[in-house]
Amino acid sequence: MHIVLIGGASTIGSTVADTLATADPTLDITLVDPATEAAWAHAVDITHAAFHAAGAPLGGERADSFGTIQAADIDALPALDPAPDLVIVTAAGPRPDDATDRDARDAELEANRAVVDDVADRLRAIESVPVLVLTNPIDRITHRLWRRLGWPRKRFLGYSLSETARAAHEIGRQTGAHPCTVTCPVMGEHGEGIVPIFSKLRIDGDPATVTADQRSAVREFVRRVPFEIASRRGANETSRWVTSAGVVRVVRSMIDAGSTARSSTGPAGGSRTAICLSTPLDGEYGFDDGCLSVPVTLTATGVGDILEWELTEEETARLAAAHERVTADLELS
Ligand SMILES: NC(=O)C1=CN([C@@H]2O[C@H](COP(=O)(O)OP(=O)(O)OC[C@H]3O[C@@H](n4cnc5c(N)ncnc54)[C@H](O)[C@@H]3O)[C@@H](O)[C@H]2O)C=CC1
Ligand SMILES: O=C([O-])CC(=O)C(=O)O
Repeated sequence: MHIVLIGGASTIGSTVADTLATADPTLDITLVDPATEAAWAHAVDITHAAFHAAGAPLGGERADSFGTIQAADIDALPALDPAPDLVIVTAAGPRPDDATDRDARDAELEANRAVVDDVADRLRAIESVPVLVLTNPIDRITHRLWRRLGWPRKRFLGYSLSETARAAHEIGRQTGAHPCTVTCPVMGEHGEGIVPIFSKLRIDGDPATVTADQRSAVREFVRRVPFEIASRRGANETSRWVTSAGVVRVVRSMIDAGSTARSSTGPAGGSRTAICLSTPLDGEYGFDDGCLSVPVTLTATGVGDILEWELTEEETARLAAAHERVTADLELS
């Protein structure tokens, strides 16, 4: 699989590239960024990291399957060989001064509209591929990129999976369960309008309930913690570890779905395990426009199915409020 990171010299882009290369040394990874010197430096550094991650030196037979990590000029996109199988967008404008405030993602919108329009102009030069958007605010930026490019909507995914780990952390703290045993999917906006789906809460595989106060505390924690991390570590250091680990999970699901579809015994529709990512909606959950995180199955080419879970009245109302937030002035975003 060849993954191209647009904005690959960014803090988050370079971290994602390193985590991907370490997790799967067979990947080809290309960093594209106007900061060409930094992109080159990250590519060479990650190439050396991949040597250790692979346990090199290796026998020639295994080494032949290894991918390459390189930097490329944005003008070289159409000529990349092999052609990209997945584009990850981490390009962003300079961070606003209040980048550690809770509305920091919204504050990025104005600058990142222009950035994403430029990215769309560049991507038009290649065939349509799945696009995973990390640039904030992801719901609006994914929507804008989709509209600008006009590729099939199921190619577009906005990354919001960190919320699931954050919700599990706080539920674990409240209940005494280990966070790794907690399943609580998070739909809605990647921001204030998150909608943890407590009706699907499972601890160690069993249905579990938490009180209204606990639910409220979980929502607050998930909203607050990324900004607490940024304020303690510095505005240029957002949650890059959880993000890169979550991106690896998304990429693995796409690769697994691709290989299942190719095998003669597996289902053709890709992986049936749903994860919540932001994608353009066309009637799902009653919404005809905008992007929101909803449960999706993945295939090698993007979204397979958008699942329509039965939600409680409260979850439905919160999802409607999230939709209202991400579609306000949609023509401007
Ligand atoms: N969805 C998520 O969970 C997360 C999202 N983010 C978002 O990712 C974005 C990047 O964050 P950082 O890595 O901290 O930013 P950064 O400031 O380190 O890097 C931004 C990069 O974008 C590049 N860039 C600017 N204009 C470009 C263009 N037109 N085409 C290609 N590249 C361009 C810059 O040269 C720079 O390398 C932000 O919007 C941030 O909020 C960050 C962490 C998690
Ligand atoms: O808000 C940020 O800059 C980073 C982000 O989206 C996250 O970690 O969820």
